[in-house]
Amino acid sequence: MPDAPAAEASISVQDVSKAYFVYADPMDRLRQALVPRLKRLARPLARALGRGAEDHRYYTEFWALRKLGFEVGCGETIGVIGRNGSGKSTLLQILCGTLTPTTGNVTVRGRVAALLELGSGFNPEYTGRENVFLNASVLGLTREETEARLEDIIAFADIGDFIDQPVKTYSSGMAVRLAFAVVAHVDADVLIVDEALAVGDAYFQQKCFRWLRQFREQGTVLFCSHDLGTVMSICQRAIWLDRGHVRMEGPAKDVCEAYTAFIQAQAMGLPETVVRIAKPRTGSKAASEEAAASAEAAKEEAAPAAPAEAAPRKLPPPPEAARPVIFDMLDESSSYGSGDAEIVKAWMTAADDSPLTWITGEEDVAVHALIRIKKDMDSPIVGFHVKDRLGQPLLGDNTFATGTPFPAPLKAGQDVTVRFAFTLPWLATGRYAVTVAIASGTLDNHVQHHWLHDAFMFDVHSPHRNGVMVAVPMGSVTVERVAETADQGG
Ligand SMILES: Nc1ncnc2c1ncn2[C@@H]1O[C@H](COP(=O)(O)OP(=O)(O)OP(=O)(O)O)[C@@H](O)[C@H]1O
Repeated sequence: MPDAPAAEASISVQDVSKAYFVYADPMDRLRQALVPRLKRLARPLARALGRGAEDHRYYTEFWALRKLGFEVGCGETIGVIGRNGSGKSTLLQILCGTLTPTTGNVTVRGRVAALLELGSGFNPEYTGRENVFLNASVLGLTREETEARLEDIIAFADIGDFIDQPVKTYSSGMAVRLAFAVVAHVDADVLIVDEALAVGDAYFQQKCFRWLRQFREQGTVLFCSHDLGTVMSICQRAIWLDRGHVRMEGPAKDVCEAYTAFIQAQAMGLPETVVRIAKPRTGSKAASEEAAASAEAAKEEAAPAAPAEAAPRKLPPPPEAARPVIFDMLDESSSYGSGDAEIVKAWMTAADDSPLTWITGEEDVAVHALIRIKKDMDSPIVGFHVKDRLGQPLLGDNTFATGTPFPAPLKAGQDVTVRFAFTLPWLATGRYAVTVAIASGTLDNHVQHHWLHDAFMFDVHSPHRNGVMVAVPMGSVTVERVAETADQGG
């Protein structure tokens, strides 16, 4: 999984800035359109009278993007995240050519298809079928090419008879279905997706994501979303836009974690100085190489086994005493919080607190955290998450949800240990990271004191080759022949 763009960029954004003109009064727009022209006409007269015709602007400039620069390699999937108003849509529209940058250059190689807003590009008065032709021609398809694909497009959209109704009668979900169906059939090289997919129903979303995952194998995708889980799961890299600037660019997981930390700290009213944004993981080359190797191994091992080859379950090799299965990441991990408590250390052991030497899933384990209280505290909550290599939380719990009392009162200077004992599910082979956090308050309303991303990691070597993230013990599996009925035989 490349962290840097490939040699030939599919999208190149150089020093791009965009200013919108903001008019305080609607009449100012008219004044701005007319007055400078009139002044230009009157300039010879003004010169003859020895007067200067000074320019007056009836607008103020609002810079939505400032000196943006990044590249996206061919075949790369990049996420764009950021708060409302950070400039994401402006950037996407510039990439699609529907907006021109005020300064700077943008190059996009190949055929670009975009899913920006709901049904964007559709004429509401035309039927869905007419809009398919309209949209496909804008995306570079001839009428014959569109005709050849029409049935597939209509089948993909799956909106029934609405295809011959005007688009203005569509629900937002229907419009997005049709827009996606067209985009999926125009042989695009670059796909630009704004939040649009969030609109469809769950079934259609699954269909779109299946298609998107396939598209990524040969095309370039720029995916803009507030759904960080999806960004982490489909994007290799991400860009965090903040007030028109690139605030951070890097592996999707690191950028999303830093952004989450920032958003949560803001919600808690913490000054930015308290938020320690994720450090670049340059110091942990060995660990990241190992993680990459482990991820590759996971991919191979997680491939669904063909039913015919359903091999007997093999037990994993015996533990090698010298080989670590738990990796302390404390020096590497990023964190944020008020600082009123500190997670000094977090680790995992077998249920009897002995070291774990080999993990397959289904063993009884304990996650421990040693916490230093730095300020007297009411209602502390300690919790943990086990996350997969894409940063998606798979399991976890906290002391609030489990109703676990703390020794009271909790005073500054005290240390406490928290221990969560549970049975690990059967996880797919790969490396998992554990986040630990201490807050105080309730689940709905709390102050985060220390959120420690990836406090430690552990490797799982699963004996199960069923291609799923979490396996469960099967109660039973049965196969039965069903009696043939008369009309099935011949
Ligand atoms: N036509 C416009 N005229 C003036 N200001 C605009 C215009 N379009 C956008 N803006 C401003 O530019 C900034 C960036 O807007 P943009 O829509 O690109 O942000 P965004 O990150 O896509 O937001 P969201 O997540 O809410 O869609 C915002 O402050 C917005 O108010």
